[in-house]
Amino acid sequence: MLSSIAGVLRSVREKTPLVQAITNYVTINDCANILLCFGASPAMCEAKTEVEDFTGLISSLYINIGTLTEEQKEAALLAARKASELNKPIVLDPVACCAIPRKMTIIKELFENAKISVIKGNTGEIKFLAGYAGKVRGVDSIDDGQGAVEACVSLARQYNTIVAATGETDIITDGERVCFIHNQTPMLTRITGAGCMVGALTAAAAGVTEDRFTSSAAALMAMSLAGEMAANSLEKQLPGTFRMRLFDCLHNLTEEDILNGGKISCL
Ligand SMILES: Nc1ncnc2c1ncn2[C@@H]1O[C@H](COP(=O)(O)OP(=O)(O)O)[C@@H](O)[C@H]1O
Ligand SMILES: Cc1ncsc1CCOP(=O)(O)O
Ligand SMILES: [Mg+2]
Repeated sequence: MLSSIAGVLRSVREKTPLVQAITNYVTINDCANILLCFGASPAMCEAKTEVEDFTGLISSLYINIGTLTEEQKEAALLAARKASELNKPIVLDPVACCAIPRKMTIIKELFENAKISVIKGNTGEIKFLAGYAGKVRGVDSIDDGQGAVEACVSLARQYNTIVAATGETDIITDGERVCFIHNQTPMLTRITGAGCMVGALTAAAAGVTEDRFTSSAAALMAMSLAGEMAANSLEKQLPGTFRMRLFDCLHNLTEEDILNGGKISCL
């Protein structure tokens, strides 16, 4: 599995996937920069009158509903329908779905109108979507992870999609296979946008291969491993410096780093 994950990193850098992101305004710039560091090309194209034309050009679509306005919602639906027609992968980040009821309405509309290739959320969000009692504080998960594997598998089967749940250990499943990424640093929880950035990377990786189980594992591992390397490089564990180092470490991440430092287990 590690060599396949390293292969995804290589493909991203060889193919430079064009990722269209309709994402929240809190972390939009971080998402653009992390995509560049991964080797992808970001485009935050979200105007209602532009999205359909642009979606024709992309490798993948990232929809993050963190601060979605009504106008952005319409744009997201147009882009998602177009991407589905063209068989381009869509990654959905269901930010705050358990804290704000309107988010569930949007998610249902997206599923009714488009084929979602990957749902990537924090463990609290994913458990909630699967009908389990996920524990969250606003956009953050405070879930203990109990029952998370069952929740991920059940959600993946329900929507015939890949599910990626982030937390201290990340879980990825296609409803049959399950793998766990064990690379981690608590510093990833001290900055906002770590989850949004992982979602953007998941879209980039989905744009270079049909194997969206492996591509999602690659995206989550790239983030967690770059996070580990960034934290290890710090004299003091300070979030501002960590954030900068995270970008640098992802930019410098090599296939060898994945082969030597990647920690993954599979059921
Ligand atoms: N308790 C934790 N310890 C270490 N790493 C974590 C922890 N929780 C999340 N992460 C990592 O932080 C990143 C963002 O995940 P998470 O915080 O769950 O998402 P979100 O920002 O959407 O709430 C992921 O790469 C995940 O592996
Ligand atoms: C703070 C905040 N509020 C609305 S979206 C957002 C960013 C959430 O980012 P992440 O899910 O990566 O923690
Ligand atoms: Mg999130």
